[in-house]
Amino acid sequence: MATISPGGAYIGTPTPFLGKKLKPFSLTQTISTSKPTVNKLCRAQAHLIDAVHNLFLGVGVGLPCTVMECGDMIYRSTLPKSNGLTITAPGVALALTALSYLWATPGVAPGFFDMFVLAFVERLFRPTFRKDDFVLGKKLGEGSFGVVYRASLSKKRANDDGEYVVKKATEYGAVEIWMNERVRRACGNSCADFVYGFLEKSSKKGPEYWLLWKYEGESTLAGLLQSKDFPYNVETIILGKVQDLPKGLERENIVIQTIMRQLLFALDGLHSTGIVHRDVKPQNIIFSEGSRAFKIIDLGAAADLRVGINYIPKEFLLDPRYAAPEQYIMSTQTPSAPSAPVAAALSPVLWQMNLPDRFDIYSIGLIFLQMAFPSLRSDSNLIQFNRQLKRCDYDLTAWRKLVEPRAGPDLRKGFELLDLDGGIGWELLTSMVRFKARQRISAKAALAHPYFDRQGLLALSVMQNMRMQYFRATQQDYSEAANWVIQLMARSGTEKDGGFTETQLQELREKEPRKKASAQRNALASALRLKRKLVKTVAETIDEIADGRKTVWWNRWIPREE
Ligand SMILES: Nc1ncnc2c1ncn2[C@@H]1O[C@H](COP(=O)(O)OP(=O)(O)OP(=O)(O)O)[C@@H](O)[C@H]1O
Repeated sequence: MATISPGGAYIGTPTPFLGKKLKPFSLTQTISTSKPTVNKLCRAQAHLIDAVHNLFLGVGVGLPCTVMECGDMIYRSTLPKSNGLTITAPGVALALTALSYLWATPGVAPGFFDMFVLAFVERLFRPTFRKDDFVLGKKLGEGSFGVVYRASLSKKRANDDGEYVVKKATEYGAVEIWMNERVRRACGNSCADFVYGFLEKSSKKGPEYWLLWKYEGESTLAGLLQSKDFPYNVETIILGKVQDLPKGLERENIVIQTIMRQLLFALDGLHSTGIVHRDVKPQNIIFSEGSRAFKIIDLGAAADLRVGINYIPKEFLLDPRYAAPEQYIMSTQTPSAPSAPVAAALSPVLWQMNLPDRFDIYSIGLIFLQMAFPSLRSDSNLIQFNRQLKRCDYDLTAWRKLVEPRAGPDLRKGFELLDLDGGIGWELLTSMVRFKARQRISAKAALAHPYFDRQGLLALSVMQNMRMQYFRATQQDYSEAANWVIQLMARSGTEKDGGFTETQLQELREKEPRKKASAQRNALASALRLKRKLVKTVAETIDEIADGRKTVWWNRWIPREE
């Protein structure tokens, strides 16, 4: 209970808080006591201060003297010694909430540890390289922003077989070095083994970024998919032996399952650390001969949503063959990433609001589709499929109804493969290839899908069946319910009373696919568009670097060759 002393001093006496009697305390505050109404006000104010004080004391948050129960300066020496931290239920709940926020994807706390501890330690111990350490060999690829070579060391080093890949990149190489270093620390097995990156200024063409990876092998998933022998050509390299099964759907299914599991595993690693690749396609998946697994390459278009690097909401980077219909990984209403510490603090909220990882999931779904349907492995057929799917409002079941009655042997084979084990493969596929990002499964949830239980649906245990039911329940379309809630909110929303107005809500609603496709684009036009977008996005990123807005967050980590 709080009282006002004749002199206007406010004295707080202990009040029970959650059944616990708290130690006495006092606060001195000058309050006029001349009028009764003012007295009432003062008492109310005193109650309020009392309650707030007790709340903070209860949850263990406050100034040292209140928390440590040390009383007035005058009487402090007479008080019993503090018995340490008081653990209360609200305190524990608050702490748990704070911890789960800090550890929620993309991980604010692990991010700080990574940036301020791991990155520094790594810099002390990692081997460094210079341009002269390498002899460049065969050209492996050339993209819009760099050339990739196979390379070997000019002088052998201990414990080094000397097989490398070097990418000489333009300005955007800085972003790619940042992403590769982040990945190496957070989920090294997801991507090709990154060794080192530096800025080389002595080149005649101007400054160039050199990126070094271990040479993983010569096969990309794109190359393997083009072989008539797929998936048997992958079977031996991935499983290490030929399966004791006759050639047929069941055997092919096992190989495809293994590839899918590896791809989802790699993607889950990236997403868990807040990186969205944005350019997942068979050309960017390499088979690592050393670890007998598929790994992701080419992080040049990736966005690090933990600190907002390479993330520009109104721009997108995409290969039209594999891109999700939303084109943007974040809502265009989301503001451009603020400074890195602020972006990091807000990242769990933005991640949950936008679920940007589902952009990559759509691309993986299309790769799954290509593995199952031989006829969709060529570029032209994939582009045609994309058009058909768009006409079906991105509903795979509707597409199936459209094409199955007049399907050729290749298409029928795909449906049969996905229908094995009670259609569990088809179910996984349809949970990845969906119009709305929010309804797509995450990489982690996909890995737990019964499709990956070796024996299939029929052999599922009771527990697994329950998990399956749970999975199906969580895959329901709840957008109608969400719309209903939005409607309710709309009714109460006016300019005067607050809440959301109709116009504001309109922006919140997800846009449905347009029924009619716009003018049909051919593959060349799409490729040109992609290139233009890439150039524009990189230009914007470079502008940001030039502005000095983001330089600190990646450029300063990159060693320079003077
Ligand atoms: N670690 C690696 N090990 C073996 N080969 C690699 C490795 N990294 C890249 N490659 C090869 O180099 C090619 C080009 O690599 P990457 O996609 O990263 O470059 P890029 O400049 O972005 O090219 P593009 O724009 O054509 O994708 C790949 O298709 C792959 O064949």
